[in-house]
Amino acid sequence: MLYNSRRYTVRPQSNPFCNAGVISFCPTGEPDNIMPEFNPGDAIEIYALKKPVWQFKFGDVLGKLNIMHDALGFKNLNTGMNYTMEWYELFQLMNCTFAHVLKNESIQWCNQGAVCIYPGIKDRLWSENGTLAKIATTTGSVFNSFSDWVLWDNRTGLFYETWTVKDKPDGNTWFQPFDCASWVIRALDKFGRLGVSFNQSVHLNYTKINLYSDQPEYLGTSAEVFDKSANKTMQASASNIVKFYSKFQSQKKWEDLAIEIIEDLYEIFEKNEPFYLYYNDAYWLLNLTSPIAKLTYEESPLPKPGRIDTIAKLTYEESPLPKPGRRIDNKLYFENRFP
Ligand SMILES: CCCCCCCCCCCCCC(=O)OC[C@@H](O)COP(=O)(O)OC[C@@H](O)CO
Repeated sequence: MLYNSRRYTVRPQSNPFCNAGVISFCPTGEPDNIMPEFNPGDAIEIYALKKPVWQFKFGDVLGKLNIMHDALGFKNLNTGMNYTMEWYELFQLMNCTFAHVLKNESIQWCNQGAVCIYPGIKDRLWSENGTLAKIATTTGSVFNSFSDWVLWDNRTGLFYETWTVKDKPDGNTWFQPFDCASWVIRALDKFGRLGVSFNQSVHLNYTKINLYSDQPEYLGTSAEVFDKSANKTMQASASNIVKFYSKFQSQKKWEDLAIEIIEDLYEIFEKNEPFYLYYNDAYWLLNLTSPIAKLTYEESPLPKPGRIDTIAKLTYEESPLPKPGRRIDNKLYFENRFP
């Protein structure tokens, strides 16, 4: 059984407890990201952008491990306007990967992700340690249809999922990630369905952090698991989940924490303890199997021509959007933060 990140109808307000710490989300996007609308006849170049995760802090260190962040760039050849679009965590990667265990032994997740759009493409930022590659040219009309999809995707795909979970290397996937890379892959798939032809000589690889597990055991939704009046079995699961995430609460610097995380993951495996995965607001028990975890950096080919969307083919995911105007409003993410 393959599990994908669920679609929602309303983005919940982020809890004021949650804090990006390092840098705030989408710092260079305007408070209300303006989703550009191009003239239908404009020529638009599409660029694949990659750079090491946390390059701003560690330069190319994570790039050497192929831990890469992905985005898309757009150049309007008629107006000269350029834009960058990237999807990532509202409160950084660790907050999306491990829950906070609060003083009252409750669990707090800060795991929303969202799209950030801002004018300009910082060529050097992407090209110095990563990729800035033109992959297609399209029209303003196709771009405008794509940006409708971006608005829909941003309203429904809300939670960042760090882990890919498989039964074995190159085996079946239990849980798909929902991260910067999967946003780019979804976005390029959408462009393909809108009829965009890609330069197939460009080969793009994407980072995944894989866990390997036997058949996952479903424990219940977070509400069911942490229901104070739940049965003894459920209460035991809640207690085990709190104990599990307590291992990952260190406030150490990232470089020390990463080592601690890897040590903790190996300890979990050596003691044959379960890994408690949080996915689609539910908990799953994973019995990790060798090789436990593995970083992969594999190609996802650019869409091939021919898979064009027609009304008949639209899936539930692509139901026609309401026309709420063309603004992505960051305030939606941080209701409590902006007046
Ligand atoms: C964390 C637990 C296990 C450690 C293993 C680490 C591997 C993680 C692999 C996931 C790849 C993450 C790709 C992604 O979604 O990146 C998004 C974001 O983290 C990138 O942040 P950034 O600060 O480098 O870039 C954002 C910047 O471009 C904003 O303008």
